[in-house]
Amino acid sequence: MTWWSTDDEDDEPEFDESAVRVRPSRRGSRPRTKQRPEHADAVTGMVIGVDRGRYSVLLDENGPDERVITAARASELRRKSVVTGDHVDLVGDTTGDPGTLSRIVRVGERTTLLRRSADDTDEVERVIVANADQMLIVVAAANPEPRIRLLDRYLVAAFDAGIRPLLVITKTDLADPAEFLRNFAGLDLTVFLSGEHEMPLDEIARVLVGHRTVFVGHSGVGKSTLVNALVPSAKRATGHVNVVTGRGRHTSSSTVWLRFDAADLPGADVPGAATGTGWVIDTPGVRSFGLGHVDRENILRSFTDLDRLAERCPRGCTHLPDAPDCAIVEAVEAGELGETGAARLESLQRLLTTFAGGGPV
Ligand SMILES: Nc1nc2c(ncn2[C@@H]2O[C@H](COP(=O)(O)OP(=O)(O)OP(=O)(O)O)[C@@H](O)[C@H]2O)c(=O)[nH]1
Ligand SMILES: [Zn+2]
Repeated sequence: MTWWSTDDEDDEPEFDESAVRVRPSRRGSRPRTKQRPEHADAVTGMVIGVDRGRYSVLLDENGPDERVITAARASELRRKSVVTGDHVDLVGDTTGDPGTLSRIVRVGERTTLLRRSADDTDEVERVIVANADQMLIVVAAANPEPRIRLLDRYLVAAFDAGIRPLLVITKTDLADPAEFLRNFAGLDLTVFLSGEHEMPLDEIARVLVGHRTVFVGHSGVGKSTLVNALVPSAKRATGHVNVVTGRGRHTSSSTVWLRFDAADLPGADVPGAATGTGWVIDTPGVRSFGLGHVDRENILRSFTDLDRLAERCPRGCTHLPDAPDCAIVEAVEAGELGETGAARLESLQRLLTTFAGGGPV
């Protein structure tokens, strides 16, 4: 089942070998002499765009020779996927001169991996972005109405990916989101309230600096309005190729990397205003967020305090209200987790029941 329209499926499914634990072959690895040279002269960059087998890679970020080059994947990578956000090693012509093509020979280990499946029963995953460390979820206070399950869905995707979620509630001029937000009181979630004439840009800037933040939100919630306010140059770049941001390119990638710079914001010259840069990763092509691939343990792990208690649970405990001798349920009932304990447990149980199917954690 999918939550909203699935009219976006323009991208190819990604089969990612790195997500699969492969047992070493009995016969051992091939002798080193048969392997290709180590490419000691390779340079490292970050993939910021993918378009039909061609990768836009940013080199020397913030350095004197910063440039975006075009690269192809070396055959030795076989079926290992390369996605935006990946740190890659390149050989060949890395000048970025027109007509040149470099070759990606290695993909660096990923710290996080944001994925989705076409729908909740589909275990084939598509990678949205690698190495993002924050997810900024945009939800409107009204028009469209906020939905608990929708926000749950984003939270689960973030927790599963190992990414810190942040929440911006837009259109607070139209409705008061307090009641909606009560459902998430137990979560460790930073919330920003934004209205038509009062966007908290400086506050949001502070959490963006030094991070790679992927923005997600249902159509019409005001995500573009927010992105354009935070990255004013993004607007100007539309319609022509802006090599640093990638915006304006025709690309089949679901993500657009925009460089955020607090200095571009109105009021940047006010003493004490936020300073620094980061990445805003917009997801215009992502309309559905299937969670068929989600690992229940990753959800529990995101609730650090509850996860710790789970060690005392009986084997195969579901941690749901009817679970016998669940250490988490008992601790919350005994008041050991303070006032927010019950709310946190409720959130955890809601996420586990809704998105992680049956079976023990
Ligand atoms: N009242 C009010 N309207 C807003 C606010 N933020 C955005 N809007 C309006 O909401 C509508 C949708 O905003 P967009 O920024 O286009 O929304 P989006 O999330 O990018 O939606 P898509 O472009 O469909 O992905 C526009 O008419 C905006 O002007 C807000 O804080 N208050
Ligand atoms: Zn338990």
